[in-house]
Amino acid sequence: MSISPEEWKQEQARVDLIRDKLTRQLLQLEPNVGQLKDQVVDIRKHFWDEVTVNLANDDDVLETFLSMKQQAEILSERERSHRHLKKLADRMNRLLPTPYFGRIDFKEDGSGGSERVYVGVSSFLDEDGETFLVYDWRTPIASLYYDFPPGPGEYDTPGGLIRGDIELKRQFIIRNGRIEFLFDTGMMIGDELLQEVLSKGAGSQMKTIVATIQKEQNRIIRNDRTRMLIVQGAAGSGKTSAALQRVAYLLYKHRTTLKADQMVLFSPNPLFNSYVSTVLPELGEENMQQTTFQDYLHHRLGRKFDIEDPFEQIEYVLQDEANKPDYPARIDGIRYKASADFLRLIQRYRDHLGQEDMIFRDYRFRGRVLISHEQMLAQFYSYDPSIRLPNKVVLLKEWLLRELKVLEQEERKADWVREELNYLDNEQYHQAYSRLRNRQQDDEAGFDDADQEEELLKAMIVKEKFKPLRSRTRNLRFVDVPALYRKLFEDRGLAQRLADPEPLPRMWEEICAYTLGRLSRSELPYEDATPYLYLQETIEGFRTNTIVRHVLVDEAQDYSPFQFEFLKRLFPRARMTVLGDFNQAIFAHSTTLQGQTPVADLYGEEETERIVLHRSYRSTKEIVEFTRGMLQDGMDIEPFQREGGKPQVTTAPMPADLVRRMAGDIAALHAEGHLSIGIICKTAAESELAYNELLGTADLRLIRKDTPSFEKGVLVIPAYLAKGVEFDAVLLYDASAANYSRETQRKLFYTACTRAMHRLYLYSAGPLSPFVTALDPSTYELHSIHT
Ligand SMILES: Nc1ncnc2c1ncn2[C@@H]1O[C@H](COP(=O)(O)OP(=O)(O)OP(=O)(O)O)[C@@H](O)[C@H]1O
Repeated sequence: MSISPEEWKQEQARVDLIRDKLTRQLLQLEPNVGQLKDQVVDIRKHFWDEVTVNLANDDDVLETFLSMKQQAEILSERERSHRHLKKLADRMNRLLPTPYFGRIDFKEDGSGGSERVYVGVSSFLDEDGETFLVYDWRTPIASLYYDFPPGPGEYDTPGGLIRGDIELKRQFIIRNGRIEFLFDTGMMIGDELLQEVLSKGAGSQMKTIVATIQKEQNRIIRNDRTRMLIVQGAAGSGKTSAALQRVAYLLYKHRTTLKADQMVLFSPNPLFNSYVSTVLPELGEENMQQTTFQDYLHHRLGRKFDIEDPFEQIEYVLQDEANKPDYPARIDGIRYKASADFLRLIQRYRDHLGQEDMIFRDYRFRGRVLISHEQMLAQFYSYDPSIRLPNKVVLLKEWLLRELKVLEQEERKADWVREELNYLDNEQYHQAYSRLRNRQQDDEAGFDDADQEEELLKAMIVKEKFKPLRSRTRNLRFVDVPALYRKLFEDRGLAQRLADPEPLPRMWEEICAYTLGRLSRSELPYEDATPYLYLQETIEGFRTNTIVRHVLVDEAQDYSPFQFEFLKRLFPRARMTVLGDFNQAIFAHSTTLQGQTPVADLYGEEETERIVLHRSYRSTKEIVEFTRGMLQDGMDIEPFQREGGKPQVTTAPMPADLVRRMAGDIAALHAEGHLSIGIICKTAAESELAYNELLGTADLRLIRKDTPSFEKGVLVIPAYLAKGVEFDAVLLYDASAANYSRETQRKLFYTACTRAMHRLYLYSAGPLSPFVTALDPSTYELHSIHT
């Protein structure tokens, strides 16, 4: 709806007024921030000058303590005030160029007039400290802006539901204090603004979407009811964006109780971490913790095993299977080991181990068995059967420590100890002598120094030698977890009984051979790492983190039920937000987020809410129409009405012709202003090849799994590392049938193509992938180069 020049002028005048007020308040505030900072520095520097330290008697100690406490309180009060004012000033500085992006005029039922509510990234109050000149987008009233078109609307407050009428809904684009775009909208968030925002180029970092949050995304952001929120959303539907704004919302809503470091985001890879790391700071919030599941596995098992990472696994899965006799068994194994069936098998194994079959390691000392595994077994199974497995392990640990104490004392009499006495160095003698002196000071009676010294030295020698046994006991290393895990693959009868009533996978024999082979080389395949750790913790007791209150899992389709079960146990006090797209499940195991799944069962029906996003914002209409054709249920995906060229598919008999074509396309894209370009490949090897082929034609960067952050430019990248990110233009390096024809590769192909915002190019030397030839030919343009 058009806005009269007069109204535009009035709105600009208001922007100017708000900026004036911001500047004025900042002028008052900033010197105070500076002063407080100086005071904090000063107090820290002279902390001890103000404290009278006197420890002569109890009263003096108390006085010293009180004076220290007082000084510490002054310091922490100044630090708090400084932090508070600094945050306030930062917020105002952030508002200066763009004070707000939306306005609604809301007439509450039963009230006289309507209120103008201007919505921005944070609230700004007039000098009276009461009048809201700008409302933070996370305030209850601001939800009207996202949830309703003009007309009746309502919002939730702690005091109850407020109903009324939205008389006007206006949107702004304000840059450096100038209104560049202004319109009234009859819809939720007008498509004009979204068009404008989405037509921009992709950057090396994700952007905030607060000005254009869509209603269904707002449901994700503000959902605060259930323990578990599951979001299944099409590629580019804003899952990651919604998750990040959700973090900002929760930090605001629960600002007195929730801190950023109590929230953890599990990301698909470290690159993604850097891609999303600027969103929260842009919104004036601190970043939450970010990690990957692999990091956690590595942290827990990295010292014992050479753990395969998920990218090595996917490389294996994607490579040509012709020369790999293990291939079908491994794929079968990957699926099975990620399944709820295998989880149940391990849980039954835990119950079984409570009754029999535990495996302990002998304690050996100087070539002989000190405590045998049989003794441990007898002790272990002598405990009451009702005691839980990890508690029995703790009891056994305590028993072992007691046994070691007795054995250690006996050992002092052994001949080898006497012999060792001769080899002690001066330092050790000196130590024994001073200990003896100390003892004698405590004990008036006096000693025969020589005998005492010898006894003490012997005790020291044995104690030192028993040290590793004690530490092994404290770390529960007497439980042979690797052997227990191996046993599952060695004892066919046992596995069969534990799996019952579910069947073991068809290729169980081969899976066992493969797994045992890898374990014998101290290698832990990625598919075994979580089950192994789960078994270990189920025996030894689960580690828990009770500080974290919220866990977000992005690209959740790539997590197994096992991993979810694990996260639930690891963070017992946390709520969970799980975001994914089943159509982008690129790993051989995958989790569906639709229907009754192990993920949905994690916290039970009552505690779980599910939201499905159908609309895709990232790609142009043409690209969505092309890519959704690759999926069975693709027609559910709605493109956002943003136009661009149709995807371009080029075939040629010779790869060299395609490389020339690609170089030309990159140059043309640059000329059109598309600076972020992704050349997406299937594997790391293909990426290396593409990089070398195209070297010199553009400013290329090869992205590997250990590349720490994205940079602008032409990136050559394997599809599995491009997960979650986007480019102005995507060039699919090899879309041939030879490269993509297996059904298991469909989702990888789809994921690669859906990374494109504005332009998509596919190249194929020889016949094209059936994923393209099966599409409606009107959804793309085909070019054939003939040489
Ligand atoms: N409401 C919105 N306003 C503006 N831009 C949006 C909105 N929602 C999504 N986008 C944009 O759409 C693109 C895709 O968003 P995002 O990466 O969050 O989607 P996703 O569902 O996580 O995608 P994928 O699963 O394909 O990785 C981003 O550029 C994001 O900024």
